[in-house]
Amino acid sequence: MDIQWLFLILAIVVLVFGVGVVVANRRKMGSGQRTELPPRPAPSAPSTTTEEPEGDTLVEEPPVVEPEPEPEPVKPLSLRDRLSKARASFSGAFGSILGRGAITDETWDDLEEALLRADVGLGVADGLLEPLKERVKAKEITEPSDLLAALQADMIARLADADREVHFDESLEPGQPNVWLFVGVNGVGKTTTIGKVARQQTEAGRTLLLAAGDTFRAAAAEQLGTWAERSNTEFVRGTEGGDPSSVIFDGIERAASKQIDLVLADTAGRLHTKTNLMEELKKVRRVAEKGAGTVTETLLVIDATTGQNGLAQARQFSEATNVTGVVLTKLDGSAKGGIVFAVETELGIPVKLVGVGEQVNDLIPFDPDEFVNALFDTGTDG
Ligand SMILES: Nc1nc2c(ncn2[C@@H]2O[C@H](COP(=O)(O)OP(=O)(O)OP(=O)(O)O)[C@@H](O)[C@H]2O)c(=O)[nH]1
Repeated sequence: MDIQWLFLILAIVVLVFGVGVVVANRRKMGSGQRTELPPRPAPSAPSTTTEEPEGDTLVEEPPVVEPEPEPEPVKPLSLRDRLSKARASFSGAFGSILGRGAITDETWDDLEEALLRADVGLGVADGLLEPLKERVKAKEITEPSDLLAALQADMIARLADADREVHFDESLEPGQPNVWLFVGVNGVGKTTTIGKVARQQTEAGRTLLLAAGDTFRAAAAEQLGTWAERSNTEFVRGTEGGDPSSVIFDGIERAASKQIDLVLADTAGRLHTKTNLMEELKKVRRVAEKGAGTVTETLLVIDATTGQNGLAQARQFSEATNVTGVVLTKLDGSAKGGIVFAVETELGIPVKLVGVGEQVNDLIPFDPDEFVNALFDTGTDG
Protein backbone atom coordinates (compact mmCIF):
# COMPACT_ATOMS: atom_id res chain seq x y z
CA MET A 1 0.00 0.00 0.00
CA ASP A 2 1.11 3.43 -0.81
CA ILE A 3 2.22 5.37 2.30
CA GLN A 4 -0.09 8.32 1.35
CA TRP A 5 -3.15 6.06 1.43
CA LEU A 6 -2.08 4.72 4.85
CA PHE A 7 -2.01 8.29 6.31
CA LEU A 8 -5.40 9.14 4.83
CA ILE A 9 -7.07 6.04 6.38
CA LEU A 10 -5.42 6.82 9.74
CA ALA A 11 -6.64 10.43 9.61
CA ILE A 12 -10.25 9.30 8.91
CA VAL A 13 -10.19 6.85 11.82
CA VAL A 14 -8.84 9.55 14.18
CA LEU A 15 -11.53 12.04 12.99
CA VAL A 16 -14.44 9.59 13.43
CA PHE A 17 -13.23 8.66 16.92
CA GLY A 18 -12.78 12.33 17.89
CA VAL A 19 -16.33 13.31 16.80
CA GLY A 20 -17.74 10.36 18.76
CA VAL A 21 -15.98 11.48 21.96
CA VAL A 22 -17.18 15.11 21.59
CA VAL A 23 -20.83 14.05 21.04
CA ALA A 24 -20.71 11.72 24.05
CA ASN A 25 -19.25 14.52 26.22
CA ARG A 26 -21.92 16.99 25.11
CA ARG A 27 -24.71 14.58 26.01
CA LYS A 28 -23.16 14.06 29.39
CA MET A 29 -22.87 17.83 29.97
CA GLY A 30 -26.46 18.42 28.86
CA SER A 31 -27.93 16.06 31.43
CA GLY A 32 -25.61 17.51 34.11
CA GLN A 33 -26.99 21.08 33.54
CA ARG A 34 -30.50 19.95 34.06
CA THR A 35 -29.83 18.60 37.52
CA GLU A 36 -28.02 21.76 38.47
CA LEU A 37 -31.00 24.03 37.70
CA PRO A 38 -31.98 26.21 40.61
CA PRO A 39 -35.04 24.86 42.33
CA ARG A 40 -38.36 26.11 41.00
CA PRO A 41 -39.76 28.90 43.03
CA ALA A 42 -42.48 27.81 45.38
CA PRO A 43 -45.99 28.54 44.07
CA SER A 44 -46.49 31.31 46.59
CA ALA A 45 -43.44 33.28 45.42
CA PRO A 46 -44.47 36.65 44.00
CA SER A 47 -42.52 36.11 40.74
CA THR A 48 -44.86 36.01 37.77
CA THR A 49 -42.69 34.02 35.28
CA THR A 50 -40.70 30.87 35.73
CA GLU A 51 -37.95 30.02 33.27
CA GLU A 52 -37.47 26.35 32.65
CA PRO A 53 -35.35 25.17 29.80
CA GLU A 54 -37.20 22.73 27.63
CA GLY A 55 -35.03 22.24 24.62
CA ASP A 56 -34.18 25.79 23.61
CA THR A 57 -37.52 27.43 24.45
CA LEU A 58 -38.51 29.23 27.66
CA VAL A 59 -41.90 28.25 28.91
CA GLU A 60 -43.91 31.00 30.61
CA GLU A 61 -46.07 29.68 33.36
CA PRO A 62 -49.18 31.59 34.35
CA PRO A 63 -48.60 33.60 37.52
CA VAL A 64 -49.53 31.76 40.66
CA VAL A 65 -51.44 34.26 42.80
CA GLU A 66 -52.57 33.17 46.20
CA PRO A 67 -56.07 34.43 47.03
CA GLU A 68 -56.10 37.38 49.44
CA PRO A 69 -57.59 36.38 52.78
CA GLU A 70 -61.21 37.57 53.02
CA PRO A 71 -61.35 40.74 55.15
CA GLU A 72 -63.34 40.31 58.34
CA PRO A 73 -66.76 41.86 57.67
CA VAL A 74 -67.21 45.06 59.71
CA LYS A 75 -70.35 44.59 61.73
CA PRO A 76 -72.33 47.82 61.90
CA LEU A 77 -72.99 48.89 65.46
CA SER A 78 -76.51 48.10 66.55
CA LEU A 79 -78.70 50.60 68.36
CA ARG A 80 -78.05 48.54 71.47
CA ASP A 81 -74.28 49.08 71.05
CA ARG A 82 -74.76 52.81 70.53
CA LEU A 83 -76.90 53.14 73.64
CA SER A 84 -74.34 51.66 75.99
CA LYS A 85 -74.21 54.81 78.13
CA ALA A 86 -77.96 55.11 78.42
CA ARG A 87 -78.23 51.43 79.28
CA ALA A 88 -75.62 51.78 82.01
CA SER A 89 -78.12 53.95 83.96
CA PHE A 90 -80.39 50.95 84.13
CA SER A 91 -78.14 47.93 84.28
CA GLY A 92 -76.79 48.57 87.79
CA ALA A 93 -80.29 49.06 89.20
CA PHE A 94 -81.65 46.00 87.39
CA GLY A 95 -78.79 43.89 88.77
CA SER A 96 -79.61 44.84 92.38
CA ILE A 97 -83.35 44.42 91.86
CA LEU A 98 -83.01 40.93 90.43
CA GLY A 99 -80.34 40.03 93.02
CA ARG A 100 -82.72 40.71 95.91
CA GLY A 101 -85.15 38.00 94.86
CA ALA A 102 -88.20 39.85 96.19
CA ILE A 103 -89.89 43.22 95.59
CA THR A 104 -89.00 45.49 98.52
CA ASP A 105 -88.92 49.23 99.29
CA GLU A 106 -85.38 49.32 97.90
CA THR A 107 -86.71 47.99 94.59
CA TRP A 108 -88.80 51.15 94.15
CA ASP A 109 -85.91 53.40 95.22
CA ASP A 110 -83.61 51.71 92.69
CA LEU A 111 -86.15 52.05 89.89
CA GLU A 112 -86.91 55.69 90.63
CA GLU A 113 -83.23 56.55 90.79
CA ALA A 114 -82.48 54.79 87.50
CA LEU A 115 -85.34 56.57 85.73
CA LEU A 116 -84.33 59.98 87.09
CA ARG A 117 -80.70 59.39 86.22
CA ALA A 118 -81.79 58.66 82.66
CA ASP A 119 -83.60 62.01 82.80
CA VAL A 120 -87.14 60.87 82.16
CA GLY A 121 -88.21 63.55 84.64
CA LEU A 122 -90.07 63.25 87.93
CA GLY A 123 -93.53 63.37 86.39
CA VAL A 124 -92.83 60.53 83.99
CA ALA A 125 -91.05 58.45 86.65
CA ASP A 126 -94.09 58.72 88.94
CA GLY A 127 -96.43 58.05 86.05
CA LEU A 128 -94.59 54.82 85.31
CA LEU A 129 -94.07 53.57 88.87
CA GLU A 130 -97.41 54.36 90.55
CA PRO A 131 -99.50 51.94 88.48
CA LEU A 132 -96.84 49.25 88.98
CA LYS A 133 -96.98 49.74 92.75
CA GLU A 134 -100.73 49.17 92.59
CA ARG A 135 -100.24 45.95 90.63
CA VAL A 136 -97.65 44.70 93.13
CA LYS A 137 -100.00 45.57 96.00
CA ALA A 138 -102.76 43.61 94.32
CA LYS A 139 -100.33 40.66 94.01
CA GLU A 140 -100.73 40.79 90.26
CA ILE A 141 -96.93 41.09 90.06
CA THR A 142 -94.82 39.25 92.63
CA GLU A 143 -91.44 38.56 91.05
CA PRO A 144 -88.75 41.21 90.44
CA SER A 145 -88.19 39.91 86.90
CA ASP A 146 -91.92 40.28 86.14
CA LEU A 147 -91.83 43.80 87.53
CA LEU A 148 -89.02 44.76 85.16
CA ALA A 149 -90.83 43.15 82.24
CA ALA A 150 -93.97 45.12 83.12
CA LEU A 151 -91.99 48.39 83.34
CA GLN A 152 -90.43 47.67 79.93
CA ALA A 153 -93.86 47.06 78.38
CA ASP A 154 -95.30 50.23 79.98
CA MET A 155 -92.41 52.33 78.71
CA ILE A 156 -92.97 51.07 75.16
CA ALA A 157 -96.72 51.65 75.49
CA ARG A 158 -96.10 55.23 76.61
CA LEU A 159 -94.31 55.96 73.34
CA ALA A 160 -96.81 54.16 71.12
CA ASP A 161 -99.33 55.88 68.85
CA ALA A 162 -97.22 58.92 67.95
CA ASP A 163 -96.97 59.99 64.32
CA ARG A 164 -93.23 59.70 63.69
CA GLU A 165 -93.25 60.24 59.96
CA VAL A 166 -91.25 63.16 58.63
CA HIS A 167 -93.90 64.67 56.37
CA PHE A 168 -93.41 65.34 52.72
CA ASP A 169 -96.45 66.51 50.82
CA GLU A 170 -96.40 64.67 47.50
CA SER A 171 -99.46 66.55 46.30
CA LEU A 172 -97.63 69.87 45.93
CA GLU A 173 -97.13 70.95 42.32
CA PRO A 174 -93.66 71.23 40.73
CA GLY A 175 -92.41 74.69 41.64
CA GLN A 176 -93.99 74.45 45.10
CA PRO A 177 -91.23 72.94 47.22
CA ASN A 178 -91.74 71.26 50.58
CA VAL A 179 -89.78 73.14 53.24
CA TRP A 180 -88.37 71.53 56.36
CA LEU A 181 -87.19 74.06 58.94
CA PHE A 182 -84.57 73.00 61.47
CA VAL A 183 -84.59 74.96 64.72
CA GLY A 184 -82.60 74.63 67.93
CA VAL A 185 -79.85 76.32 69.90
CA ASN A 186 -76.28 76.36 68.64
CA GLY A 187 -74.09 73.31 68.94
CA VAL A 188 -76.88 70.76 69.27
CA GLY A 189 -76.05 69.21 65.89
CA LYS A 190 -78.46 71.04 63.57
CA THR A 191 -76.07 71.44 60.67
CA THR A 192 -74.86 67.85 60.89
CA THR A 193 -78.45 66.63 61.03
CA ILE A 194 -79.38 68.63 57.91
CA GLY A 195 -76.37 67.10 56.14
CA LYS A 196 -77.47 63.59 57.09
CA VAL A 197 -81.08 64.24 56.05
CA ALA A 198 -79.87 65.74 52.77
CA ARG A 199 -77.94 62.61 51.91
CA GLN A 200 -80.83 60.31 52.85
CA GLN A 201 -83.41 62.32 50.91
CA THR A 202 -81.16 62.54 47.86
CA GLU A 203 -80.69 58.79 47.97
CA ALA A 204 -84.46 58.45 48.17
CA GLY A 205 -84.62 60.22 44.80
CA ARG A 206 -85.66 63.74 45.79
CA THR A 207 -84.04 66.94 44.56
CA LEU A 208 -82.91 69.26 47.34
CA LEU A 209 -81.71 72.73 48.18
CA LEU A 210 -79.98 73.58 51.46
CA ALA A 211 -80.48 77.11 52.80
CA ALA A 212 -77.95 78.34 55.36
CA GLY A 213 -80.24 80.46 57.49
CA ASP A 214 -77.78 80.41 60.39
CA THR A 215 -76.01 83.65 59.54
CA PHE A 216 -74.48 84.05 63.01
CA ARG A 217 -71.47 81.89 62.27
CA ALA A 218 -69.79 81.85 58.84
CA ALA A 219 -68.34 78.42 59.68
CA ALA A 220 -71.88 77.02 60.04
CA ALA A 221 -72.71 78.07 56.46
CA GLU A 222 -69.42 76.65 55.21
CA GLN A 223 -70.13 73.36 57.01
CA LEU A 224 -73.56 73.21 55.34
CA GLY A 225 -71.95 74.02 51.98
CA THR A 226 -69.67 71.02 52.41
CA TRP A 227 -72.63 68.75 53.13
CA ALA A 228 -74.40 70.19 50.04
CA GLU A 229 -71.37 69.34 47.90
CA ARG A 230 -71.19 65.83 49.31
CA SER A 231 -74.80 65.08 48.47
CA ASN A 232 -74.67 67.13 45.27
CA THR A 233 -77.51 69.48 46.21
CA GLU A 234 -78.15 73.17 45.55
CA PHE A 235 -77.00 75.55 48.25
CA VAL A 236 -77.89 79.12 49.21
CA ARG A 237 -76.12 81.21 51.83
CA GLY A 238 -76.20 84.86 52.87
CA THR A 239 -73.66 87.27 54.26
CA GLU A 240 -72.43 86.79 57.81
CA GLY A 241 -74.74 88.60 60.16
CA GLY A 242 -77.35 88.96 57.41
CA ASP A 243 -81.08 88.41 57.79
CA PRO A 244 -81.77 84.64 58.23
CA SER A 245 -85.33 85.01 56.88
CA SER A 246 -84.17 86.52 53.63
CA VAL A 247 -81.64 83.73 53.05
CA ILE A 248 -84.38 81.15 53.52
CA PHE A 249 -86.80 83.09 51.33
CA ASP A 250 -84.21 83.31 48.54
CA GLY A 251 -83.51 79.60 48.90
CA ILE A 252 -87.19 78.72 48.54
CA GLU A 253 -87.57 81.00 45.50
CA ARG A 254 -84.53 79.44 43.83
CA ALA A 255 -85.86 75.94 44.61
CA ALA A 256 -89.26 76.89 43.16
CA SER A 257 -87.74 78.25 39.94
CA LYS A 258 -85.71 75.07 39.48
CA GLN A 259 -88.61 72.80 40.45
CA ILE A 260 -86.65 71.36 43.36
CA ASP A 261 -88.69 69.06 45.63
CA LEU A 262 -87.43 69.94 49.09
CA VAL A 263 -85.70 72.80 50.90
CA LEU A 264 -83.86 72.04 54.13
CA ALA A 265 -83.47 75.32 56.00
CA ASP A 266 -80.97 75.81 58.80
CA THR A 267 -81.95 78.59 61.21
CA ALA A 268 -80.06 80.64 63.74
CA GLY A 269 -79.59 79.38 67.26
CA ARG A 270 -78.08 82.72 68.25
CA LEU A 271 -78.37 86.20 66.77
CA HIS A 272 -76.06 89.16 66.11
CA THR A 273 -78.77 91.68 66.83
CA LYS A 274 -80.62 92.14 70.09
CA THR A 275 -83.77 90.81 68.47
CA ASN A 276 -85.30 87.99 70.44
CA LEU A 277 -84.44 84.58 68.95
CA MET A 278 -87.98 83.35 69.25
CA GLU A 279 -89.34 86.45 67.47
CA GLU A 280 -86.80 85.83 64.73
CA LEU A 281 -87.99 82.24 64.33
CA LYS A 282 -91.61 83.37 64.05
CA LYS A 283 -90.49 85.74 61.31
CA VAL A 284 -88.55 82.96 59.53
CA ARG A 285 -91.66 80.88 59.43
CA ARG A 286 -93.89 83.71 58.19
CA VAL A 287 -91.43 84.57 55.46
CA ALA A 288 -90.93 80.93 54.47
CA GLU A 289 -94.68 80.54 53.98
CA LYS A 290 -94.99 83.78 52.00
CA GLY A 291 -93.37 82.48 48.83
CA ALA A 292 -93.95 79.42 46.69
CA GLY A 293 -93.00 76.82 49.33
CA THR A 294 -94.98 75.08 52.06
CA VAL A 295 -93.46 74.33 55.46
CA THR A 296 -94.35 70.66 55.98
CA GLU A 297 -92.03 70.02 58.95
CA THR A 298 -90.47 72.14 61.68
CA LEU A 299 -87.95 69.92 63.39
CA LEU A 300 -86.53 70.91 66.74
CA VAL A 301 -83.03 69.54 67.21
CA ILE A 302 -82.16 68.67 70.83
CA ASP A 303 -78.85 67.40 72.17
CA ALA A 304 -79.64 64.27 74.23
CA THR A 305 -76.65 64.85 76.50
CA THR A 306 -78.30 67.98 77.92
CA GLY A 307 -81.20 66.03 79.43
CA GLN A 308 -83.76 68.23 81.18
CA ASN A 309 -82.18 71.38 79.67
CA GLY A 310 -83.30 70.02 76.33
CA LEU A 311 -86.82 69.86 77.67
CA ALA A 312 -86.71 73.53 78.68
CA GLN A 313 -85.48 74.44 75.17
CA ALA A 314 -88.19 72.32 73.58
CA ARG A 315 -90.83 74.16 75.57
CA GLN A 316 -89.53 77.58 74.50
CA PHE A 317 -89.23 76.69 70.83
CA SER A 318 -92.60 75.00 70.66
CA GLU A 319 -94.25 78.09 72.13
CA ALA A 320 -92.63 80.27 69.46
CA THR A 321 -93.12 78.14 66.41
CA ASN A 322 -95.22 75.15 65.51
CA VAL A 323 -92.69 72.38 66.18
CA THR A 324 -93.89 69.20 64.46
CA GLY A 325 -91.14 66.83 65.52
CA VAL A 326 -87.95 66.43 67.51
CA VAL A 327 -84.58 65.19 66.34
CA LEU A 328 -82.65 63.90 69.33
CA THR A 329 -78.94 64.02 68.56
CA LYS A 330 -75.91 62.50 70.30
CA LEU A 331 -77.93 59.69 71.81
CA ASP A 332 -74.84 57.55 71.33
CA GLY A 333 -72.90 59.54 73.93
CA SER A 334 -75.71 60.19 76.36
CA ALA A 335 -76.77 58.59 79.61
CA LYS A 336 -79.89 60.75 79.42
CA GLY A 337 -81.93 59.01 76.76
CA GLY A 338 -84.94 59.31 79.07
CA ILE A 339 -85.46 62.81 77.67
CA VAL A 340 -87.48 61.07 74.93
CA PHE A 341 -90.20 60.37 77.51
CA ALA A 342 -90.10 63.87 78.95
CA VAL A 343 -90.42 65.55 75.54
CA GLU A 344 -93.23 63.31 74.37
CA THR A 345 -95.21 63.15 77.58
CA GLU A 346 -94.89 66.73 78.74
CA LEU A 347 -94.93 68.51 75.38
CA GLY A 348 -96.68 66.02 73.15
CA ILE A 349 -94.05 66.45 70.41
CA PRO A 350 -93.04 63.16 68.76
CA VAL A 351 -89.37 62.27 68.53
CA LYS A 352 -89.01 61.46 64.83
CA LEU A 353 -85.30 60.95 64.27
CA VAL A 354 -82.34 60.14 66.48
CA GLY A 355 -78.67 60.84 65.92
CA VAL A 356 -76.42 58.02 67.04
CA GLY A 357 -73.04 59.15 65.71
CA GLU A 358 -71.25 61.66 63.53
CA GLN A 359 -71.35 59.76 60.24
CA VAL A 360 -73.86 60.37 57.49
CA ASN A 361 -75.78 57.15 58.16
CA ASP A 362 -75.95 57.75 61.91
CA LEU A 363 -79.41 59.30 61.77
CA ILE A 364 -82.24 56.81 62.11
CA PRO A 365 -86.01 56.88 62.51
CA PHE A 366 -86.96 56.64 66.16
CA ASP A 367 -88.43 53.22 66.99
CA PRO A 368 -89.79 53.01 70.57
CA ASP A 369 -89.68 49.20 70.74
CA GLU A 370 -86.09 49.04 69.60
CA PHE A 371 -85.12 51.91 71.89
CA VAL A 372 -86.70 50.60 75.10
CA ASN A 373 -85.60 47.03 74.40
CA ALA A 374 -82.03 48.26 73.90
CA LEU A 375 -82.17 49.99 77.29
CA PHE A 376 -83.40 46.84 79.01
CA ASP A 377 -81.13 44.41 77.18
CA THR A 378 -78.43 44.37 79.83
CA GLY A 379 -77.67 40.67 79.30
CA THR A 380 -74.07 40.72 78.11
CA ASP A 381 -72.87 43.95 79.69
CA GLY A 382 -71.55 42.17 82.72
N1 LIG B 1 -71.71 61.62 68.70
C1 LIG B 1 -72.52 62.39 67.98
N2 LIG B 1 -72.11 63.62 67.59
C2 LIG B 1 -72.96 64.38 66.86
C3 LIG B 1 -74.24 63.94 66.48
N3 LIG B 1 -74.84 64.93 65.77
C4 LIG B 1 -73.95 65.95 65.70
N4 LIG B 1 -72.82 65.63 66.35
C5 LIG B 1 -71.61 66.47 66.54
O1 LIG B 1 -71.95 67.63 67.31
C6 LIG B 1 -71.13 68.71 66.95
C7 LIG B 1 -71.99 69.96 66.68
O2 LIG B 1 -72.73 69.71 65.52
P1 LIG B 1 -73.17 70.90 64.54
O3 LIG B 1 -73.96 70.26 63.46
O4 LIG B 1 -72.06 71.78 64.16
O5 LIG B 1 -74.15 71.71 65.49
P2 LIG B 1 -75.03 73.00 65.17
O6 LIG B 1 -76.24 72.90 65.99
O7 LIG B 1 -75.22 73.21 63.73
O8 LIG B 1 -74.11 74.11 65.76
P3 LIG B 1 -73.71 75.49 65.11
O9 LIG B 1 -73.07 75.15 63.81
O10 LIG B 1 -72.77 76.09 66.11
O11 LIG B 1 -75.00 76.21 64.98
C8 LIG B 1 -70.31 68.24 65.76
O12 LIG B 1 -69.04 67.85 66.21
C9 LIG B 1 -71.08 67.03 65.25
O13 LIG B 1 -70.26 66.10 64.58
C10 LIG B 1 -74.66 62.62 66.93
O14 LIG B 1 -75.77 62.13 66.70
N5 LIG B 1 -73.76 61.90 67.67
